[in-house]
Amino acid sequence: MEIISSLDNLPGNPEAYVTIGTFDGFHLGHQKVIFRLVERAREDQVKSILITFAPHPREIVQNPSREPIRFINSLEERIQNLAVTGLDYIVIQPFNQYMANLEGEVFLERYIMKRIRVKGFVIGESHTFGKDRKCTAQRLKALGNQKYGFDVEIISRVSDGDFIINSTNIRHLIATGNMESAKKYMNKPFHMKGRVISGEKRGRTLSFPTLNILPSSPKKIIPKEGVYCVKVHIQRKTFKGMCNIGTRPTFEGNHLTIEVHVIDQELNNLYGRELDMEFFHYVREEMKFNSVDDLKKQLEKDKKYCKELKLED
Ligand SMILES: Cc1cc2nc3c(=O)[nH]c(=O)nc-3n(C[C@H](O)[C@H](O)[C@H](O)COP(=O)(O)O)c2cc1C
Ligand SMILES: Nc1ncnc2c1ncn2[C@@H]1O[C@H](COP(=O)(O)OP(=O)(O)OP(=O)(O)O)[C@@H](O)[C@H]1O
Repeated sequence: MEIISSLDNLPGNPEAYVTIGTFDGFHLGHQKVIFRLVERAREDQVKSILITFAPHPREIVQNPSREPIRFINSLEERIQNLAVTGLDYIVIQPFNQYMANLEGEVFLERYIMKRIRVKGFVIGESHTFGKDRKCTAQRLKALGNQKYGFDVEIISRVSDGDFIINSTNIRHLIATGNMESAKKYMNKPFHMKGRVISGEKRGRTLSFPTLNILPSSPKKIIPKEGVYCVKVHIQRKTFKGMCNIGTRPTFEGNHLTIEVHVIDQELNNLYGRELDMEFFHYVREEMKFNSVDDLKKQLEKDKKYCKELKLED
Protein backbone atom coordinates (compact mmCIF):
# COMPACT_ATOMS: atom_id res chain seq x y z
CA MET A 1 0.00 0.00 0.00
CA GLU A 2 1.23 3.46 -0.83
CA ILE A 3 0.22 6.62 0.97
CA ILE A 4 -0.13 9.59 -1.34
CA SER A 5 -0.32 13.13 -0.02
CA SER A 6 -2.91 14.45 -2.50
CA LEU A 7 -4.68 13.41 -5.70
CA ASP A 8 -2.21 15.57 -7.64
CA ASN A 9 0.60 13.29 -6.51
CA LEU A 10 -0.97 10.01 -7.59
CA PRO A 11 1.52 8.35 -9.96
CA GLY A 12 0.45 7.72 -13.56
CA ASN A 13 -3.19 7.70 -14.36
CA PRO A 14 -4.20 4.40 -12.79
CA GLU A 15 -7.33 2.50 -13.68
CA ALA A 16 -9.05 1.81 -10.39
CA TYR A 17 -12.02 1.24 -8.16
CA VAL A 18 -12.38 4.11 -5.74
CA THR A 19 -13.99 4.87 -2.41
CA ILE A 20 -14.19 8.14 -0.47
CA GLY A 21 -14.68 8.83 3.21
CA THR A 22 -13.10 9.64 6.53
CA PHE A 23 -13.08 6.13 8.02
CA ASP A 24 -12.73 7.22 11.64
CA GLY A 25 -12.89 4.12 13.86
CA PHE A 26 -12.69 1.61 11.00
CA HIS A 27 -16.02 0.12 12.04
CA LEU A 28 -17.88 -2.85 10.55
CA GLY A 29 -19.50 -0.66 7.86
CA HIS A 30 -16.12 0.71 6.78
CA GLN A 31 -14.68 -2.80 6.73
CA LYS A 32 -17.45 -4.07 4.48
CA VAL A 33 -16.97 -1.22 1.99
CA ILE A 34 -13.19 -1.56 1.84
CA PHE A 35 -13.07 -5.36 1.60
CA ARG A 36 -15.52 -5.24 -1.29
CA LEU A 37 -13.49 -2.49 -2.99
CA VAL A 38 -10.30 -4.52 -2.76
CA GLU A 39 -12.09 -7.65 -3.96
CA ARG A 40 -13.50 -5.93 -7.03
CA ALA A 41 -10.20 -4.33 -7.92
CA ARG A 42 -8.45 -7.69 -7.71
CA GLU A 43 -11.12 -9.42 -9.82
CA ASP A 44 -10.70 -6.82 -12.56
CA GLN A 45 -6.93 -6.47 -12.08
CA VAL A 46 -7.03 -2.76 -11.52
CA LYS A 47 -5.96 -0.65 -8.52
CA SER A 48 -7.97 -0.02 -5.35
CA ILE A 49 -7.83 3.59 -4.16
CA LEU A 50 -9.24 5.09 -0.99
CA ILE A 51 -9.54 8.86 -0.86
CA THR A 52 -9.69 10.36 2.60
CA PHE A 53 -9.26 13.87 3.93
CA ALA A 54 -7.11 15.69 6.44
CA PRO A 55 -8.00 17.62 8.46
CA HIS A 56 -11.31 15.85 9.03
CA PRO A 57 -13.97 17.79 7.03
CA ARG A 58 -16.04 18.30 10.18
CA GLU A 59 -13.22 20.42 11.60
CA ILE A 60 -13.53 22.77 8.64
CA VAL A 61 -17.28 22.97 8.17
CA GLN A 62 -18.26 22.99 11.82
CA ASN A 63 -19.57 26.14 13.43
CA PRO A 64 -16.54 27.56 15.33
CA SER A 65 -18.67 28.44 18.34
CA ARG A 66 -19.27 24.72 19.02
CA GLU A 67 -16.95 22.48 21.04
CA PRO A 68 -14.28 21.12 18.69
CA ILE A 69 -15.11 17.63 17.55
CA ARG A 70 -12.95 14.80 18.90
CA PHE A 71 -12.17 11.63 17.00
CA ILE A 72 -11.84 7.91 17.57
CA ASN A 73 -8.57 7.77 15.61
CA SER A 74 -5.75 10.14 14.84
CA LEU A 75 -4.79 10.36 11.16
CA GLU A 76 -1.84 8.04 11.86
CA GLU A 77 -4.19 5.46 13.40
CA ARG A 78 -6.62 5.77 10.51
CA ILE A 79 -3.77 4.91 8.17
CA GLN A 80 -2.64 2.01 10.37
CA ASN A 81 -6.15 0.54 10.29
CA LEU A 82 -6.29 0.83 6.50
CA ALA A 83 -2.79 -0.55 5.95
CA VAL A 84 -3.88 -4.14 6.55
CA THR A 85 -6.78 -4.17 4.09
CA GLY A 86 -4.91 -4.82 0.85
CA LEU A 87 -5.65 -1.37 -0.63
CA ASP A 88 -3.18 -0.21 -3.28
CA TYR A 89 -3.31 3.51 -2.51
CA ILE A 90 -4.57 5.74 0.25
CA VAL A 91 -4.80 9.33 -0.90
CA ILE A 92 -4.89 11.89 1.89
CA GLN A 93 -6.46 14.85 0.20
CA PRO A 94 -5.87 18.13 2.05
CA PHE A 95 -9.23 19.55 3.06
CA ASN A 96 -9.87 23.28 3.41
CA GLN A 97 -12.66 25.80 2.99
CA TYR A 98 -12.14 25.83 -0.77
CA MET A 99 -12.66 22.07 -0.95
CA ALA A 100 -15.68 22.32 1.35
CA ASN A 101 -17.31 24.69 -1.15
CA LEU A 102 -16.79 22.48 -4.19
CA GLU A 103 -19.86 20.87 -5.69
CA GLY A 104 -19.57 17.07 -5.63
CA GLU A 105 -19.54 16.82 -9.40
CA VAL A 106 -16.77 19.41 -9.67
CA PHE A 107 -14.66 17.46 -7.16
CA LEU A 108 -15.36 14.33 -9.17
CA GLU A 109 -14.30 15.80 -12.51
CA ARG A 110 -11.49 18.14 -11.53
CA TYR A 111 -9.84 16.07 -8.86
CA ILE A 112 -10.77 12.40 -9.11
CA MET A 113 -11.34 11.79 -12.80
CA LYS A 114 -8.43 13.98 -13.79
CA ARG A 115 -6.05 11.65 -11.93
CA ILE A 116 -7.76 8.27 -12.01
CA ARG A 117 -9.33 6.24 -14.79
CA VAL A 118 -12.30 5.33 -12.65
CA LYS A 119 -13.66 1.88 -13.37
CA GLY A 120 -16.09 2.17 -10.52
CA PHE A 121 -16.88 3.34 -7.03
CA VAL A 122 -17.74 1.20 -4.04
CA ILE A 123 -19.48 3.30 -1.39
CA GLY A 124 -21.94 2.93 1.45
CA GLU A 125 -25.60 3.79 0.93
CA SER A 126 -25.32 6.62 3.47
CA HIS A 127 -22.40 8.28 1.75
CA THR A 128 -22.55 11.87 0.57
CA PHE A 129 -19.85 14.24 -0.59
CA GLY A 130 -19.40 17.67 -2.09
CA LYS A 131 -20.80 21.01 -0.95
CA ASP A 132 -23.62 20.61 1.53
CA ARG A 133 -23.23 16.83 1.14
CA LYS A 134 -25.44 16.97 -1.92
CA CYS A 135 -23.77 14.22 -3.94
CA THR A 136 -25.41 11.07 -2.61
CA ALA A 137 -24.65 7.47 -3.52
CA GLN A 138 -27.71 7.41 -5.80
CA ARG A 139 -26.65 10.64 -7.52
CA LEU A 140 -23.17 9.25 -8.10
CA LYS A 141 -24.70 6.11 -9.58
CA ALA A 142 -26.84 8.18 -11.94
CA LEU A 143 -23.81 10.23 -13.00
CA GLY A 144 -21.87 7.02 -13.63
CA ASN A 145 -24.68 5.56 -15.74
CA GLN A 146 -25.67 8.62 -17.68
CA LYS A 147 -22.54 10.67 -18.04
CA TYR A 148 -19.21 9.15 -17.13
CA GLY A 149 -19.55 5.43 -17.79
CA PHE A 150 -18.27 4.13 -14.46
CA ASP A 151 -20.00 1.61 -12.25
CA VAL A 152 -21.18 2.40 -8.71
CA GLU A 153 -21.69 -0.42 -6.23
CA ILE A 154 -23.71 0.76 -3.25
CA ILE A 155 -23.05 -1.22 -0.08
CA SER A 156 -26.10 -1.68 2.11
CA ARG A 157 -25.84 -0.33 5.62
CA VAL A 158 -24.45 -2.56 8.38
CA SER A 159 -26.51 -2.01 11.50
CA ASP A 160 -27.34 -3.78 14.73
CA GLY A 161 -31.09 -3.68 15.30
CA ASP A 162 -31.94 -0.03 15.73
CA PHE A 163 -28.32 0.99 16.18
CA ILE A 164 -26.86 2.61 13.09
CA ILE A 165 -23.17 1.84 12.91
CA ASN A 166 -21.34 5.02 11.98
CA SER A 167 -18.43 6.99 13.40
CA THR A 168 -20.69 9.57 15.05
CA ASN A 169 -22.64 6.95 16.99
CA ILE A 170 -19.51 5.08 18.03
CA ARG A 171 -17.94 8.34 19.26
CA HIS A 172 -21.01 8.74 21.43
CA LEU A 173 -20.62 5.21 22.84
CA ILE A 174 -17.03 5.97 23.82
CA ALA A 175 -17.88 9.36 25.26
CA THR A 176 -20.51 7.70 27.47
CA GLY A 177 -18.34 4.80 28.62
CA ASN A 178 -20.01 2.04 26.62
CA MET A 179 -16.77 0.32 25.74
CA GLU A 180 -18.20 -3.14 25.06
CA SER A 181 -20.47 -1.85 22.31
CA ALA A 182 -17.72 0.31 20.81
CA LYS A 183 -15.51 -2.78 20.66
CA LYS A 184 -18.28 -4.85 19.12
CA TYR A 185 -18.79 -2.37 16.28
CA MET A 186 -15.10 -1.77 15.58
CA ASN A 187 -13.94 -5.36 16.16
CA LYS A 188 -11.38 -4.01 18.58
CA PRO A 189 -11.43 -1.86 21.69
CA PHE A 190 -11.11 1.90 21.70
CA HIS A 191 -7.47 2.70 22.46
CA MET A 192 -5.47 5.72 23.41
CA LYS A 193 -1.77 6.30 22.93
CA GLY A 194 0.03 8.55 25.31
CA ARG A 195 3.22 9.46 27.06
CA VAL A 196 3.93 8.82 30.73
CA ILE A 197 4.28 12.11 32.58
CA SER A 198 4.96 12.77 36.21
CA GLY A 199 2.04 13.04 38.61
CA GLU A 200 1.86 14.16 42.21
CA LYS A 201 3.49 10.93 43.40
CA ARG A 202 0.64 10.35 45.81
CA GLY A 203 -0.36 7.02 44.24
CA ARG A 204 2.56 5.09 45.69
CA THR A 205 1.68 6.28 49.19
CA LEU A 206 -1.76 4.74 48.61
CA SER A 207 -0.09 1.44 47.56
CA PHE A 208 -1.55 2.07 44.13
CA PRO A 209 1.16 3.72 42.06
CA THR A 210 -0.07 5.10 38.78
CA LEU A 211 1.30 6.10 35.42
CA ASN A 212 -0.07 9.53 34.52
CA ILE A 213 -0.75 9.85 30.83
CA LEU A 214 -0.69 12.68 28.34
CA PRO A 215 -2.64 11.60 25.23
CA SER A 216 -0.53 11.71 22.05
CA SER A 217 -3.34 13.22 20.04
CA PRO A 218 -5.13 16.22 21.53
CA LYS A 219 -8.04 15.64 19.13
CA LYS A 220 -8.86 12.18 20.39
CA ILE A 221 -12.04 11.49 22.36
CA ILE A 222 -11.55 11.05 26.06
CA PRO A 223 -13.98 8.49 27.47
CA LYS A 224 -16.36 9.73 30.15
CA GLU A 225 -14.90 10.26 33.59
CA GLY A 226 -14.66 7.18 35.78
CA VAL A 227 -12.74 3.98 36.34
CA TYR A 228 -12.04 1.49 33.53
CA CYS A 229 -10.56 -1.94 33.23
CA VAL A 230 -7.88 -1.67 30.54
CA LYS A 231 -4.96 -3.38 28.86
CA VAL A 232 -1.71 -1.43 28.83
CA HIS A 233 0.87 -2.00 26.12
CA ILE A 234 4.24 -0.63 27.12
CA GLN A 235 7.77 -1.54 26.07
CA ARG A 236 6.43 -4.47 24.02
CA LYS A 237 4.68 -6.00 27.03
CA THR A 238 0.99 -6.13 27.84
CA PHE A 239 -0.50 -5.79 31.31
CA LYS A 240 -3.92 -5.52 32.84
CA GLY A 241 -4.63 -2.21 34.46
CA MET A 242 -7.26 0.00 36.03
CA CYS A 243 -7.49 3.48 34.67
CA ASN A 244 -9.02 6.52 36.30
CA ILE A 245 -10.16 9.46 34.23
CA GLY A 246 -11.19 12.39 36.37
CA THR A 247 -10.25 15.19 38.69
CA ARG A 248 -9.56 13.18 41.90
CA PRO A 249 -12.19 14.90 44.05
CA THR A 250 -10.93 13.19 47.21
CA PHE A 251 -7.86 15.42 46.95
CA GLU A 252 -9.78 18.48 45.73
CA GLY A 253 -8.23 18.09 42.29
CA ASN A 254 -9.33 20.63 39.70
CA HIS A 255 -8.09 19.38 36.35
CA LEU A 256 -8.73 16.24 34.34
CA THR A 257 -6.09 13.54 34.63
CA ILE A 258 -5.75 10.15 33.00
CA GLU A 259 -3.83 7.65 35.07
CA VAL A 260 -3.48 3.90 35.17
CA HIS A 261 -2.49 1.50 37.90
CA VAL A 262 -0.88 -1.53 36.31
CA ILE A 263 -2.06 -4.51 38.32
CA ASP A 264 0.50 -6.69 40.14
CA GLN A 265 3.54 -5.14 38.45
CA GLU A 266 6.35 -2.96 39.66
CA LEU A 267 7.11 -0.56 36.88
CA ASN A 268 9.78 2.07 37.35
CA ASN A 269 11.47 4.79 35.34
CA LEU A 270 8.83 5.04 32.68
CA TYR A 271 8.58 8.82 32.47
CA GLY A 272 8.61 9.90 28.87
CA ARG A 273 7.76 6.41 27.55
CA GLU A 274 4.94 5.83 25.07
CA LEU A 275 2.13 3.50 25.98
CA ASP A 276 -1.08 2.36 24.36
CA MET A 277 -4.13 1.68 26.49
CA GLU A 278 -7.16 -0.33 25.37
CA PHE A 279 -10.44 0.36 27.14
CA PHE A 280 -12.55 -2.74 27.80
CA HIS A 281 -14.99 -1.97 30.56
CA TYR A 282 -16.39 0.94 32.55
CA VAL A 283 -16.23 -0.04 36.22
CA ARG A 284 -17.65 2.88 38.20
CA GLU A 285 -17.92 6.62 38.62
CA GLU A 286 -15.08 8.59 40.13
CA MET A 287 -16.11 9.45 43.70
CA LYS A 288 -15.19 11.81 46.50
CA PHE A 289 -14.19 9.74 49.53
CA ASN A 290 -14.27 10.97 53.11
CA SER A 291 -10.84 9.58 53.81
CA VAL A 292 -7.81 8.23 52.04
CA ASP A 293 -8.51 4.89 53.74
CA ASP A 294 -11.95 4.71 52.12
CA LEU A 295 -10.37 5.41 48.74
CA LYS A 296 -7.83 2.63 49.34
CA LYS A 297 -10.57 0.17 50.25
CA GLN A 298 -12.40 1.03 47.06
CA LEU A 299 -9.20 0.63 45.02
CA GLU A 300 -8.76 -2.87 46.51
CA LYS A 301 -12.30 -3.73 45.39
CA ASP A 302 -11.64 -2.29 41.93
CA LYS A 303 -8.48 -4.35 41.66
CA LYS A 304 -10.24 -7.59 42.59
CA TYR A 305 -13.01 -6.81 40.11
CA CYS A 306 -10.59 -6.04 37.27
CA LYS A 307 -8.45 -9.09 37.99
CA GLU A 308 -11.49 -11.32 37.68
CA LEU A 309 -12.74 -9.74 34.50
CA LYS A 310 -11.86 -11.63 31.34
CA LEU A 311 -10.63 -9.27 28.62
CA GLU A 312 -11.19 -10.91 25.24
CA ASP A 313 -9.23 -9.48 22.32
C1 LIG B 1 -8.32 2.79 39.44
C2 LIG B 1 -8.29 4.12 40.12
C3 LIG B 1 -9.46 4.64 40.65
C4 LIG B 1 -9.48 5.89 41.27
N1 LIG B 1 -10.63 6.37 41.78
C5 LIG B 1 -10.65 7.58 42.39
C6 LIG B 1 -11.86 8.11 42.94
O1 LIG B 1 -12.94 7.50 42.84
N2 LIG B 1 -11.80 9.31 43.55
C7 LIG B 1 -10.64 10.03 43.67
O2 LIG B 1 -10.66 11.10 44.24
N3 LIG B 1 -9.49 9.56 43.14
C8 LIG B 1 -9.47 8.35 42.52
N4 LIG B 1 -8.31 7.87 41.99
C9 LIG B 1 -7.16 8.75 41.92
C10 LIG B 1 -6.23 8.66 43.09
O3 LIG B 1 -6.66 9.62 44.00
C11 LIG B 1 -4.87 8.97 42.50
O4 LIG B 1 -4.36 7.79 41.94
C12 LIG B 1 -3.91 9.55 43.47
O5 LIG B 1 -4.35 10.82 43.83
C13 LIG B 1 -2.48 9.56 42.92
O6 LIG B 1 -2.20 10.62 42.05
P1 LIG B 1 -0.73 10.80 41.44
O7 LIG B 1 -0.51 9.71 40.43
O8 LIG B 1 -0.77 12.15 40.78
O9 LIG B 1 0.24 10.73 42.54
C14 LIG B 1 -8.27 6.62 41.36
C15 LIG B 1 -7.09 6.11 40.80
C16 LIG B 1 -7.09 4.87 40.19
C17 LIG B 1 -5.82 4.33 39.60
N1 LIG C 1 -22.96 1.06 8.70
C1 LIG C 1 -22.43 1.16 7.48
N2 LIG C 1 -22.64 0.18 6.56
C2 LIG C 1 -22.09 0.25 5.33
N3 LIG C 1 -21.32 1.28 4.92
C3 LIG C 1 -21.08 2.27 5.80
C4 LIG C 1 -21.62 2.27 7.12
N4 LIG C 1 -21.19 3.39 7.76
C5 LIG C 1 -20.44 4.07 6.87
N5 LIG C 1 -20.37 3.40 5.69
C6 LIG C 1 -19.66 3.81 4.49
O1 LIG C 1 -18.24 3.89 4.74
C7 LIG C 1 -17.68 4.93 3.92
C8 LIG C 1 -16.91 5.91 4.78
O2 LIG C 1 -17.80 6.50 5.70
P1 LIG C 1 -17.39 7.77 6.57
O3 LIG C 1 -16.26 7.38 7.46
O4 LIG C 1 -17.13 8.91 5.66
O5 LIG C 1 -18.71 8.06 7.42
P2 LIG C 1 -19.45 7.33 8.64
O6 LIG C 1 -18.81 6.08 9.14
O7 LIG C 1 -20.90 7.23 8.23
O8 LIG C 1 -19.22 8.40 9.81
P3 LIG C 1 -19.89 9.77 10.24
O9 LIG C 1 -20.80 9.41 11.35
O10 LIG C 1 -18.70 10.59 10.69
O11 LIG C 1 -20.59 10.35 9.04
C9 LIG C 1 -18.86 5.58 3.19
O12 LIG C 1 -18.98 4.99 1.91
C10 LIG C 1 -20.03 5.22 4.07
O13 LIG C 1 -21.28 5.23 3.39
